[in-house]
Amino acid sequence: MSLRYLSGGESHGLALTAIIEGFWANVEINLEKINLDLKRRQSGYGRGGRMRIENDELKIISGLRQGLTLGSPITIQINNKDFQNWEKIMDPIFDHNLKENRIISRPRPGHVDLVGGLKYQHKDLRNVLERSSARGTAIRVAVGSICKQVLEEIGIKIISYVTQIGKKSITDNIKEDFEDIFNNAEQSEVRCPDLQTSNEIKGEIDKAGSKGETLGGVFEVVVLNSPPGLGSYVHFDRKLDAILSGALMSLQGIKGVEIGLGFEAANSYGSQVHDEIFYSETSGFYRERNNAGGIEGGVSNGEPIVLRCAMKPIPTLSHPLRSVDFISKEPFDAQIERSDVCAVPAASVVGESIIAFEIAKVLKEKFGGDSLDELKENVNSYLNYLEEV
Ligand SMILES: Cc1cc2nc3c(=O)[nH]c(=O)nc-3n(C[C@H](O)[C@H](O)[C@H](O)COP(=O)(O)O)c2cc1C
Ligand SMILES: C=C(O[C@@H]1CC(C(=O)O)=C[C@@H](OP(=O)(O)O)[C@H]1O)C(=O)O
Repeated sequence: MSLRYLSGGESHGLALTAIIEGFWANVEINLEKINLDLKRRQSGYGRGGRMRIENDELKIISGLRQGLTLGSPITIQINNKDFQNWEKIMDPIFDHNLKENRIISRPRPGHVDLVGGLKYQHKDLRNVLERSSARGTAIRVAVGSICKQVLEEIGIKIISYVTQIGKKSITDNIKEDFEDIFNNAEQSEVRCPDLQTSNEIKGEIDKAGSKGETLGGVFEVVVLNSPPGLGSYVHFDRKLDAILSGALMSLQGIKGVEIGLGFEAANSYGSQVHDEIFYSETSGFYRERNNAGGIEGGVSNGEPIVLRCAMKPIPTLSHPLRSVDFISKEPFDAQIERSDVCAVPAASVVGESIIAFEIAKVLKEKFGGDSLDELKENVNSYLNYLEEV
């Protein structure tokens, strides 16, 4: 059986939920680590007023007993604290005919308001905004964080870091710094995205915010110690590069994903791009560089998997762009909503969690197993085979 999950929940509704199915039994789940990831997603400079209301904590409803997974569906929930301010507006059953429940009808360019209203035949664009909101990324982080705990059992680690906010690069050697920090520091030290935000960058975000502007940026996700052989070249929908980049593109605001050298490969000679193959008794087959970003032909090759994401600027502007009223068709400025100015650090934490789920999924496809011990046995026997090749 494959690993899968479904999620539900509106931004200002009662809660976000997910059910994870096909997860291994007997994995010890550390709730504190999950809540730390949820906190990381909420932090990062440039977040708006909503983050001062929420204090995300995971509630586990099924699939665990006394700290261990049972192999049964894992049902999880994160309550929206803000729901108490929206209880009537978001009432699933009754229309309370409130004055403040005015219809949202001025679609924001860059958000899905307009096309969502057309597609689902909604008149009130709140019915689009509620589910399209990146609030839903909180539950994706919880799913990824659970997956990270099984990955760590077999030595796979996933890190993420911001490399650019707007036009400003963060540092040239941030990846090495983060690998180093990740390997040596306590989890809580590495995991605060604010570590990545210098005063110069904070100044850029403040400057944008004070002009009614928003900022995007770039972040990277790296999978360390992935075994070779995840994904496959035999069918298009099993290719690891397609699976991982597609999953990252599903994150709100992501407009480009590169793997390894990415777009730079297009303007270089082949000899500058492809990673030569070496062999030694101690290391087996190895490479001296990793321009491929750990994936060749849709299969992981054992090098770190390096993914880079470009996030567009947040679409809700306090100096709004021109739009058209959905009902009257009159020209108007777009809707102004409470909003983040920059959410790239938060997105990098979500990206890391998205990749954790996808790696756990392809791991299950290759190695199967109903319990953690069975998974470990299967992974070890494959690694032993590789040593003997
Ligand atoms: C963590 C995170 C927080 C976001 N916060 C906001 C926000 O406060 N306001 C907003 O308009 N868009 C926000 N966005 C972006 C929108 O959700 C996104 O741009 C929109 O759904 C359309 O993006 P798409 O074209 O990539 O689907 C956020 C995105 C992420 C990942
Ligand atoms: C709630 C979160 O992000 C939200 C994502 C978002 C959007 O349009 O995507 C809009 C804002 O929501 P609100 O209108 O309630 O302030 C953000 O705060 C979150 O990340 O937990």
